[in-house]
Amino acid sequence: MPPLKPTSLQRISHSSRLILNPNSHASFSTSVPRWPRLRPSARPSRILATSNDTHSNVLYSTPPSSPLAARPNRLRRILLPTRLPVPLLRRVPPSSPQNEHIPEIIILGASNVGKSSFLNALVGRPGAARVSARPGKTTLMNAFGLGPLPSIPKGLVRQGEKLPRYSLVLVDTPGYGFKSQASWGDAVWKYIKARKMLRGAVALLSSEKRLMEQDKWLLRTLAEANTRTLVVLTKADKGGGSWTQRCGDMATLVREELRKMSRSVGNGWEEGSGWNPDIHITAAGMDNVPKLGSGGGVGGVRTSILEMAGFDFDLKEKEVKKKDETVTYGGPVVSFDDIKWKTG
Ligand SMILES: Nc1nc2c(ncn2[C@@H]2O[C@H](COP(=O)(O)OP(=O)(O)OP(=O)(O)O)[C@@H](O)[C@H]2O)c(=O)[nH]1
Ligand SMILES: [Mg+2]
Repeated sequence: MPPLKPTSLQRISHSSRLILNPNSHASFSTSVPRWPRLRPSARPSRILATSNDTHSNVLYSTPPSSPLAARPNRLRRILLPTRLPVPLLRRVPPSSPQNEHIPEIIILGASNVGKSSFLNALVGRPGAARVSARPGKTTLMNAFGLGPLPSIPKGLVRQGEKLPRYSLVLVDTPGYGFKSQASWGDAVWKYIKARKMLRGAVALLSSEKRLMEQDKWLLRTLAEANTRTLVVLTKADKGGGSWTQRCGDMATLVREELRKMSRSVGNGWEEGSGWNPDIHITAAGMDNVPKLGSGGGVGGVRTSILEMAGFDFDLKEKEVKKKDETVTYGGPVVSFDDIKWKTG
């Protein structure tokens, strides 16, 4: 990441509006995906996920029925970090505190790919972010604070500084493509470029579609910004045929793309350090996928996200046993309440 200016935290409420600049950043308004607009609600779908196909390095997370995954996460709607060098919001209090401590993870993807559903599954609150079958539902970046009160090493806290009440921030975003607006992309892009505490991006791709040019553009943008990236496929339950085959093929294709991008940007955004070679697969109907049995979860995805955010967690005693009859993910699972700040 380039050196970043400290930026303010600002509340983004549903009444807030991004300032729309029709002539926004050239890279958004021309060959680039438009970013979306939204309309409300449908019942949020569950995102499940799960299992670890060790051969293809495709991960599926653990079932929510796991006692670990079922642990309630603390979730708070929080002040949203979005004041950027160029003002993106109007009608927001200018005096909001800066975020200098809390890691932020941004969730990105095309409109309707399932970003808000994914966030809801991740935090275990179906209604946290609004979901709709109609593309363009989410029109603002919405941030959610998670986890316990952080114990920040003393030396890092300035005198009189207001301490955060959560350990991690997840940011839901409007999508690109159908029903999107270029200016939303502009806002998101500025966030990626400028946000001091951004620790990584989750790029959602729909497994029922081909890898779109716009998706490649997103991945390339993250590569060029040198933002750590975790790719997650959604909608594994849609699209027909064998979902393991279909998703596995797509994961392979995505990995090839990512490798190509690593080579072409040449800025250190490499497999492992820049992008996570594990590609997680999720599906809001995965409990109906026979091979996975009933239920599903996002334990594995959550663990990858927490790693990307830079948290320490000791999960040795929390390993979920791999069951023979399924391909359920057998790695560690962590609740957001387990996150601990690195002390070193
Ligand atoms: N079958 C299936 N449907 C899903 C899955 N994830 C989300 N959906 C559905 O896809 C639609 C869009 O979901 P959202 O979570 O609103 O998608 P989004 O990416 O936030 O959309 P925008 O905010 O419009 O960009 C909703 O009808 C969800 O129920 C999935 O994994 N499988
Ligand atoms: Mg949304």
